[in-house]
Amino acid sequence: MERERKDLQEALTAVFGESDSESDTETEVPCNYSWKAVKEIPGLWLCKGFLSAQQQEELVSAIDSEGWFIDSKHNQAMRFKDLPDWAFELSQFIHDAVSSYALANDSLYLSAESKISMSDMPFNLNLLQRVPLFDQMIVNRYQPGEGICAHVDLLRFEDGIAILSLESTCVMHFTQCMPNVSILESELRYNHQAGHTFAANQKQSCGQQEKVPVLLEPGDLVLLSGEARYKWTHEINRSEACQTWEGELICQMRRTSVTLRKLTISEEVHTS
Ligand SMILES: O=C(O)CCC(=O)C(=O)O
Ligand SMILES: [Fe+2]
Repeated sequence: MERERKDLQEALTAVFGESDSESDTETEVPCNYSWKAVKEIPGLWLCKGFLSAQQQEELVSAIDSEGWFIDSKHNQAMRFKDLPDWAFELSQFIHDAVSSYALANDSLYLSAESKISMSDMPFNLNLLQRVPLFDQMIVNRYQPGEGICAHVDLLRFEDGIAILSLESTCVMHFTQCMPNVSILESELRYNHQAGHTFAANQKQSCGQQEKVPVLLEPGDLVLLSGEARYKWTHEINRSEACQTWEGELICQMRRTSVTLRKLTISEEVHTS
């Protein structure tokens, strides 16, 4: 068993680097986050308190400084390849947080046959090794009442998606897709104040399925891979009735989210 443990440590170190090197300790920021796997949905991980209140404030000001949302008509910004510095740092921080989790829980990854099993990691080793981890970003800004319809992210993006939630608490619902029906992201935004409703095909394909609610507070990070990314839709329905948690209505504020993804190789060619 010791031998396998050593092999595993070497594999993790090869991917993540030395965790206790001097340079790491010098730059270390104290972290108060905690990782949680959403048990009903394989591949869905939540990192509670991923960003501190101060980090959230700095990130929202960096986003505001981009000037994307000065005109209130604009509620979404997309970037490909050259991400702003703050998004690059965010990617790095995600990578480091998953790596730390893996290193701290390495015994979990030894399966019965002493083979390295990565199913208990927020992202598996293949995802963590890819460079860059993310090269596409969407920032969404939602006013109270605005949300996003049930969808599976487009297949032009690889597995391994991160969503950071800022400014308002909300409930994101996940629904298992029916076999052979795909609901890919398209025209997704809906606005309860403006009376828009769900994407037409949503009811037909997911209406009968039970929804799994996940509470996202400001500073929380969601990671989707495998089944959670391909076989479950996610949505945020900000009609009042859908935004309750433990029987209480959630007070809706303006909400900003940052989604980070990686384009598939064929899409990289098209966008270059
Ligand atoms: O705003 C969110 O939290 C979700 C965004 C999302 O699902 C997407 O951009 O595909
Ligand atoms: Fe999405």
